[in-house]
Amino acid sequence: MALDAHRIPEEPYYRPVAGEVALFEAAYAARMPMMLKGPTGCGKTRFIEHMAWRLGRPLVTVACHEDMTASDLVGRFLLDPGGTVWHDGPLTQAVRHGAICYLDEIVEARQDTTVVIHPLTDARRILPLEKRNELVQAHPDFQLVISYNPGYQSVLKDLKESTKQRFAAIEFGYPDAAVEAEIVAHESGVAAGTAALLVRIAASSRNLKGHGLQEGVSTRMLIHAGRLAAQGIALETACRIALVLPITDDADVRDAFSAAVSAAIA
Ligand SMILES: Nc1ncnc2c1ncn2[C@@H]1O[C@H](COP(=O)(O)OP(=O)(O)OP(=O)(O)O)[C@@H](O)[C@H]1O
Repeated sequence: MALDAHRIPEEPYYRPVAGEVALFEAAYAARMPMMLKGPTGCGKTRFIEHMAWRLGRPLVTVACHEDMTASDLVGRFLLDPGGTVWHDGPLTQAVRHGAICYLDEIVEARQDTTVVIHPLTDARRILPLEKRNELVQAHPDFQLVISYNPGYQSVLKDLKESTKQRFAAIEFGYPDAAVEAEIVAHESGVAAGTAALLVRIAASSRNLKGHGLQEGVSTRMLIHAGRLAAQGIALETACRIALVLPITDDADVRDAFSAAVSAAIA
């Protein structure tokens, strides 16, 4: 069956934070285009994997980047021994076969690429394949989902207003300390007490956001630190490798953050 490789066989672990599962189910029932907003590493990708599994839909994920063209999304003619043959791109496959299509970091794509999704996100639900002279009517189960990190936006790199306004949004952030510790413990294998300590360290880095740090330490980084600790690396070293060094190149900020880590662990 088409898109079998995109089916998610087992339940991806996802710890709901604030009713987002029910919200997304309602949005899917209405086939509403959705935007997942939030900082890096806070669970957006894991959430959509979980939801695709829960809804029994294949998931087609595209990591957007600035060299991406509309053809990378919709498809192109390629030369093969029999002549030129059309190959559907990932978006077209999802539209034809009723998958959830997740465009990760859509803001990275050029605006002229982004507009190909417009006719899919209004009542028409069609995808024009201009080069092939075909209008693809979306499968009834198709849904478009994009992710968007508002922290990175600049005047030059932002979604067009006409794109933004086609989506409803669910906001993601760092969960409450107890919930985040539960996630870190589950994903890294450290004990509950260590996970709670890592989350306290993250809180101190999140206070440095805007004072030298562009973003605070993400849940993903805490899981990295936890995994090193679970392998027997001393917690302070694990934090240095997984949290302090990757997040900043500024020596002063690094020292301040290292001091906060040492104080928390002492
Ligand atoms: N609520 C949650 N339930 C389960 N795991 C979570 C949750 N939040 C974060 N995680 C963990 O954090 C990791 C990073 O999350 P994820 O990859 O989904 O981030 P993201 O928001 O998609 O980041 P990016 O914007 O950089 O792609 C996941 O692999 C998962 O282990």
